[in-house]
Amino acid sequence: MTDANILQQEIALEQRHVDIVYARLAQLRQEAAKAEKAGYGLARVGNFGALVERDAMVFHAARRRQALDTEHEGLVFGRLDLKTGQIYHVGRLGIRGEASESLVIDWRAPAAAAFYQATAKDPRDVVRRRMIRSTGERVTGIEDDLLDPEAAPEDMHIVGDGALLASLGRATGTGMKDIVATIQQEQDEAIRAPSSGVTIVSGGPGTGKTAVALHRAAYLLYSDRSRFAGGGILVVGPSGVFVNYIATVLPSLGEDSATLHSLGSLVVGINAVRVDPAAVAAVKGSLRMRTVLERATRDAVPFGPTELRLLYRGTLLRLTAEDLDRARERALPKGTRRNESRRAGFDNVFQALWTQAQRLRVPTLPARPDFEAELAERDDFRDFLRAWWPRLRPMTVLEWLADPERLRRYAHGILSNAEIRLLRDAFATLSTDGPTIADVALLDELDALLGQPRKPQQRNRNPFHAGGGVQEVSTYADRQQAARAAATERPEDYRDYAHVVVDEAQDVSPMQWRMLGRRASIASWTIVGDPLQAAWTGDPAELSRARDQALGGKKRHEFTLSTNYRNSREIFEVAAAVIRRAFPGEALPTAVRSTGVAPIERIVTQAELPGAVRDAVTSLLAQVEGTVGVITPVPRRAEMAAWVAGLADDRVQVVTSLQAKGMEYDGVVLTEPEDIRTDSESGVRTLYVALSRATQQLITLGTRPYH
Ligand SMILES: Nc1ncnc2c1ncn2[C@@H]1O[C@H](COP(=O)(O)OP(=O)(O)OP(=O)(O)O)[C@@H](O)[C@H]1O
Repeated sequence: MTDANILQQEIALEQRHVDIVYARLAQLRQEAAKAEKAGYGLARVGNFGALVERDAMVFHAARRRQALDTEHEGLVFGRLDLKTGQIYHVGRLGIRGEASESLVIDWRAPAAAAFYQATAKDPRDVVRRRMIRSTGERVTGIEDDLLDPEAAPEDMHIVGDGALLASLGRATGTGMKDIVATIQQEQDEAIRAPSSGVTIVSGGPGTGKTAVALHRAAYLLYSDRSRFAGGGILVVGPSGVFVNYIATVLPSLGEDSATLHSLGSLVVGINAVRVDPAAVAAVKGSLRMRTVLERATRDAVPFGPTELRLLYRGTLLRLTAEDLDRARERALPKGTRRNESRRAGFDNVFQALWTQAQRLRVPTLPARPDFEAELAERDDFRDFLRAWWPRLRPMTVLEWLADPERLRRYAHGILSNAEIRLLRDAFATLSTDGPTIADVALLDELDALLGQPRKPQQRNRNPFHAGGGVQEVSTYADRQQAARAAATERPEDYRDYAHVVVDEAQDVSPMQWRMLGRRASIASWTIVGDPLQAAWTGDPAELSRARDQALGGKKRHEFTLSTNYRNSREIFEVAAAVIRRAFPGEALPTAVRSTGVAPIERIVTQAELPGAVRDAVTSLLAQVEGTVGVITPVPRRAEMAAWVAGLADDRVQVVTSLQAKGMEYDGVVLTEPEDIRTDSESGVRTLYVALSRATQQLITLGTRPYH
């Protein structure tokens, strides 16, 4: 038999199994729909018990139907032939046949680990590992690894066509794709790392850190569902653009219970997208801001009353500005929170008035409780208290920093004059333009400093909330149901996550680590990042202190990824040269794929730039199948977006060099790279990020060279 014939024969063999799996899936779908209908039928019985039963049935059945209805591209993608003669098929979800036999095992099940971890050196009882490629329900390709030749039976065929490299060369859509079928050994180790403590994954551009972080979230949900779906998994990325890009990965793995946020949207009701210049972000992100903000929360409100005058039973009672300041300060000893100390502040005012009334011998002065009650009923007095000690919102207090005199007072002895000037200019537009991403951590800090008297909340447990230990298809719907049920129980400002995933962690500032830490007091962590891509220009010692504090003493597991799967070798060489020049001796990943297409660098005049950018985008759109990214210096995004307006809007995205973090495009047009490099101390690292976004083609266009 020729090799081609053998391949066709093996494809046909796998197709037969895949057909059985899809037939079983259809059957399960039908059963779920039937169960749902039967549940509705119970409503007619009419008694209370039946109604509860109906609710439970409909709830479970509807969830299960929904899960089974999800399109499963490449549902079965692997097969293991073991030394024992056993055969396992590996897929996106576990499915059992009618006799409870395993048709597919979930990629996260322990038995599937060998699919990713077995090597020729350590075959783990695997004789042959097979990767199965499909389009819809049709098997289109096979790639085998013979791991243990001595154990292979005579009639075992080994076929292959480079499935991993084929999958890497594919066109990129607008959202990130999952990598379940091709997870590599070093990635798998990080994905399956112990669920407790802190898992730290580092590696250069394109090494799969984001992919690993998301697959790890899916793995944790599988391995301990009650803990992680119940408590919740929070995934945090640097920007809204990035969060949109990764949002499809977990649902494609059948998981939709994780909460995704950008650093600008972690505080309820806020979705900040504005970015501060690096020097401003370094001040706003510094731990020194805690003292500045703390002082603000203890200050008198702007335009508040500066004295209190009350005519009481014919006597004028009067508290001066100093009396009022003293009453406020006494109510706020260190560690107390402004919004929670209102009562203490009011008591101090009553006390000062009472002492004065006694001293002035107010005629017919009643006992103290009646004196207080009488005052408390007076509108003018109540208006005074409300104006003097209003309930403060974080945004209100942050806006106080836009007043140069207040800012100078709060920052005195803490920030340098130059830093104060930077903040003054940055906060001047706060009330008109809204907060920047860095401001969100300040708002969260203020929220903690101000405190919020909350009504005790009753946890409303869902009676259908499933427990843990979920396995395979009969419970696939249950795990979605469990996750959704848990998510609906959470209040809007939920903070007790069971696991927090931080992507692009190198860009998290000290104040942002505090914000994350507040949401993770009982959580385990997965932290992925690359120090060589960091935008942070502030104090590195402060940064590691804040990070250590957020992570607490939890045990750390560290992993390093070393292969760049994104860039062609030709593109990564260009990016690597830039970073090597600035940081010689740093370890960089190895790009595995060569396209033979060298990146293009063009220098043009100012006048030619708009036309050149448009031409470059047009040419890339014709050459690559997927997306084209235009990466611009931060201040020039809007201007350059106008240059390419109308060109294939569904395939072209214009982002700043900072928004490009974590992103990936088939073709990239990078504009004015030298402006990006010289923008700040971290400019060269940001340029490294921008140069390493393309999978296939890169064009740099500028009015001056960037070398
Ligand atoms: N094992 C793999 N199989 C197939 N594709 C992979 C694999 N690992 C990574 N990739 C692909 O490589 C690309 C880069 O992955 P990812 O974005 O996770 O890298 P990263 O380390 O987070 O990069 P960066 O630091 O540059 O943001 C993605 O398209 C991802 O799907």
